[in-house]
Amino acid sequence: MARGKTLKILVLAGDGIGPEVTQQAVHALRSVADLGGHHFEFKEMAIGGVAIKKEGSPLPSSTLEAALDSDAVLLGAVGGNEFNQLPPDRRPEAGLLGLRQALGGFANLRPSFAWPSLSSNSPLKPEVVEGSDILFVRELLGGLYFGEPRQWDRETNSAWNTMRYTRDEVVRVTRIAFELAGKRRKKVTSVDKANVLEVSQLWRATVTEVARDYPDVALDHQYVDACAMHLMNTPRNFDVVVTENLFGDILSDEAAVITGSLGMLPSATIGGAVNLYEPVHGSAPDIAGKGLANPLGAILTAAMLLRHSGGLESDAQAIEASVRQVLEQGYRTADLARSSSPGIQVVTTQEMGKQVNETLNHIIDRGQALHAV
Ligand SMILES: NC(=O)c1ccc[n+]([C@@H]2O[C@H](COP(=O)([O-])OP(=O)(O)OC[C@H]3O[C@@H](n4cnc5c(N)ncnc54)[C@H](O)[C@@H]3O)[C@@H](O)[C@H]2O)c1
Ligand SMILES: CC(C)[C@H](C(=O)O)[C@@H](O)C(=O)O
Ligand SMILES: [Mg+2]
Repeated sequence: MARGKTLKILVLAGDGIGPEVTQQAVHALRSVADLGGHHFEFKEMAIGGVAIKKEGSPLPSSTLEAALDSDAVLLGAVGGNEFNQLPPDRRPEAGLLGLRQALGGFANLRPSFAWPSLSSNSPLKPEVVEGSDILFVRELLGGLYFGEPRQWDRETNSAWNTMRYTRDEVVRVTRIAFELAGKRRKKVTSVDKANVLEVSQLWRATVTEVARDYPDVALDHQYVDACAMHLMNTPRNFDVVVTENLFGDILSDEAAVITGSLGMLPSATIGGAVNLYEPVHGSAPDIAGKGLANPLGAILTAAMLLRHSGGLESDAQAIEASVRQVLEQGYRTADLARSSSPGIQVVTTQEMGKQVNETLNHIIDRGQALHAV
């Protein structure tokens, strides 16, 4: 077990609930550092709406430099209603996309895990969700998000974006998906729209070719529309799902239904110069500043940071085990408190973070690195 790890972590809390949930993730990381004898150096900078207001840009050059100079970037969320009228390239979201591009991580890992104590939280039947454990590998630097040309031509009242992938872009993300599937249940589902899109035909042909290098991993292909339905009907049939940028964005939010809340989902983006860690959810303006946000997605994101940037697997598992225990003890933020069953205690963002932290302290103190997920 690696001990005494040094990590420079850039914290970009961002907008809306970003700062509230990120604060709890940082608490968890500080506990891991204190108890495990690690040295984590935290620096905070601005991104998104808060950076537009402070520095006139959603991605100030100082933030970008600090990100490239760090070992890992932990981001909360960006975006807010007051920016909705701005063109895409000047919105808070443009800062996030610019950061992703500059860091170069192309494989966005989005696990969606049915936590046993939350199976009655999902609107799906418990017998459908129980045991689901899906890892989405979302391609993050291609497709409609970055393809050129893109424009809204007001003269002709028309607008266009470009979905473009090269073979190499598909190969590299597919390899990550197969490598990870090899360590899990050895099944990759590739999701595309090859019945309509040339890009998807290239995607499918490339994934099929790469799969030959991984004979012990099964591959199947699904069209994205059917996949959206299968995810809700038979989530247990999925292991690793690899897909392009926009499909992955949509399907991973859909998969939040399996866990019971979007606030439960973490993510890690790997493969670039510096890994980027962000919960899957956004800035949630509807609940910002009210102590209602679920910090567990951000806290589980901190666990992914320890795993993928720190090589600190047992510390990552200690965080995951703490989340599991706190949920088993009945603590719920409002998004998870659908039923007021006995034993359920509704808590604020801060209280939830505190419960996880206290449990984490016990677990690490006792050297109990329980395998949580
Ligand atoms: N990574 C990011 O920074 C990121 C991701 C997604 C959306 N966004 C941005 O966030 C803004 C709001 O977008 P949206 O409302 O469509 O999506 P959202 O993810 O912010 O919220 C969708 C719904 O889920 C709820 N929710 C989200 N996170 C939650 C949490 N941690 N705890 C409890 N409930 C939670 C919200 O209250 C809302 O009802 C937009 O500007 C969007 O572009 C940013
Ligand atoms: C805010 C937006 C640019 C982002 C995306 O679409 O990638 C978000 O929805 C996400 O899922 O991380
Ligand atoms: Mg999204």
